Amino acid sequence: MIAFTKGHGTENDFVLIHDPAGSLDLTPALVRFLCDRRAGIGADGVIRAVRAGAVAAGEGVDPDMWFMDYWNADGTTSEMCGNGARVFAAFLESEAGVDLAEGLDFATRGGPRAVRALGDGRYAVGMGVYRVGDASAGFDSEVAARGMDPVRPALSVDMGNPHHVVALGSLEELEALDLTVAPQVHPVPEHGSNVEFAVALGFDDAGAETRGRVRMRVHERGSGETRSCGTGACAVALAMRTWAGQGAPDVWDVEVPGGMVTVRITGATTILEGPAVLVAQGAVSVP
Ligand SMILES: N[C@@H](CCC[C@H](N)C(=O)O)C(=O)O
Repeated sequence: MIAFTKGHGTENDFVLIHDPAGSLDLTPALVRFLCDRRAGIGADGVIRAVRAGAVAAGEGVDPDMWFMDYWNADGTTSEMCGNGARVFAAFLESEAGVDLAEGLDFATRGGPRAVRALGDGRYAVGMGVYRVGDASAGFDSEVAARGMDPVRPALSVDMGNPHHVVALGSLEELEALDLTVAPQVHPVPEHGSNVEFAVALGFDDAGAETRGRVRMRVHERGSGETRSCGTGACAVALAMRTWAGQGAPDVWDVEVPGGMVTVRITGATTILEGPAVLVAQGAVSVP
């Protein structure tokens, strides 16, 4: 039997496993079973909380550090998961008694990250250094998707994991997309990509800071369409700011099908803010 917790961040859902010593043999087949919505528990991905020293967490990583061992539903791994990082934090608070008010540095396949509780069921994740692709022409690639005609220009954004962002002109276009089929990216990314489709909703300068607002949908590498993607929200905010040009806001409220997250662009990095909810605990027997 494997003890698990089920949680989500803006309805991007995960099976979480507390395995500090790394004693579980977490295989692609086991991940696919756990994520199966009919035969297993059901989730967009699996997150194992394991000490860095118990796995190959990378050169020079403090072995006592927590490692967020993230897996997509299809049994592949990813460098980083933004929504997952918030849920991972809530899980460590509840399962391992970690105090998140002071913040926690943790390890991922994409490098070190930091997370802090904001105190209202929300968490802020330091998402690491981003890299926006060649934006000299505004775009550096193309995306084709079912329900979207014709092929559209896209901008690549590296959030530790790969993204391509497409701007659409209306919410009707966004809703018309059929993301049950994976979008095609050209040139074909070597390691695949997460693809975001976004519609700018305008600026809000009523408060102390000007904020941009945008709505997105995403097709995730390894998981299909999900109801939210934290790294994707950061990629969308960065693409929107790039396209909006000089004077564009650094703070973006990003509407996703599962709720809303906020992205703060702070120089070379971003901070992702949003909720994390733990919904169930149990034990699963593996067939
Ligand atoms: N949903 C995640 C991203 C998960 C990884 C992604 N599918 C990939 O393969 O890179 C997020 O919230 O960032």
